Amino acid sequence: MSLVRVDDVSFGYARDRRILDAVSLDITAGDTIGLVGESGSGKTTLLRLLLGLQRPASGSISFDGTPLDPGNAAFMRSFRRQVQVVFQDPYSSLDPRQTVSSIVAEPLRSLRVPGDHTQMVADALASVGLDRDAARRYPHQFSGGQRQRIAIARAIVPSPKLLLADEAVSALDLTTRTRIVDLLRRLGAGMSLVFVSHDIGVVAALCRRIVILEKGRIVEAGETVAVLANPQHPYTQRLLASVPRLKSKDTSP
Ligand SMILES: Nc1ncnc2c1ncn2[C@@H]1O[C@H](COP(=O)(O)OP(=O)(O)OP(=O)(O)O)[C@@H](O)[C@H]1O
Repeated sequence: MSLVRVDDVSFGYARDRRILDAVSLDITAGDTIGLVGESGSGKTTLLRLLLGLQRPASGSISFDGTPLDPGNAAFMRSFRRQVQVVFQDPYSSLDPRQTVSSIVAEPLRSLRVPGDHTQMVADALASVGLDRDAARRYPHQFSGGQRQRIAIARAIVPSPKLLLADEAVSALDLTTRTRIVDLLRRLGAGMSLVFVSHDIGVVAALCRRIVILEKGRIVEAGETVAVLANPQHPYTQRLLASVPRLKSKDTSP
């Protein structure tokens, strides 16, 4: 069964301008999906709908078989725990006045997750490769790559079923980017992942499936290897033609 089902969803921030147009997408448990498209094609907007931050103008989104509905408070609380997000900028996404431990524990507090929060934070930091000492320090004491590890720890600490990543490695240098992609690949074993990126090389390294968005419409979707080897839609062909060199394991920009 689908973990998330996006069914014929359209959306616009203003009535007269459609940003997403008849988008349908199934995300199964453990799936890794790369969402690719030019700037302004609606990738972040689709993530906002998947997070329940925006509602479709038409169509529906369901999670574990239940439609997202702000009126269903108990379901939305559980949904907020199950779907977490990592944003692009590791410098602005972490509160500089809080210790790492407090930052990573934030979803546990706000979602009122039962259990030993100190232990859960330590486990999350360990799974992203940061030692226990990191918990007592502040974000400015870490590099960009380490900060993104902290942001990933914060996202995985409530054990979500779906992790959304919006250009989560774009701000990092190449070596750090490769390490974070490896980390996401490892963590992805227990979660579904939707990974927004301009970088088709990173998507090729990380995502089993790829979805190509053009002006709010899905123009092509399928197994990443198959789509990259034999793109059918002219827009996909143009996107791939603009990538100078692409090998299946290459994570360079
Ligand atoms: N809060 C908003 N209010 C009005 N329009 C918005 C808002 N957020 C985004 N848009 C518009 O929606 C369109 C899609 O934006 P979106 O951020 O989803 O694209 P994107 O594919 O993620 O782009 P990028 O790769 O540059 O991040 C753009 O034309 C943008 O100007």
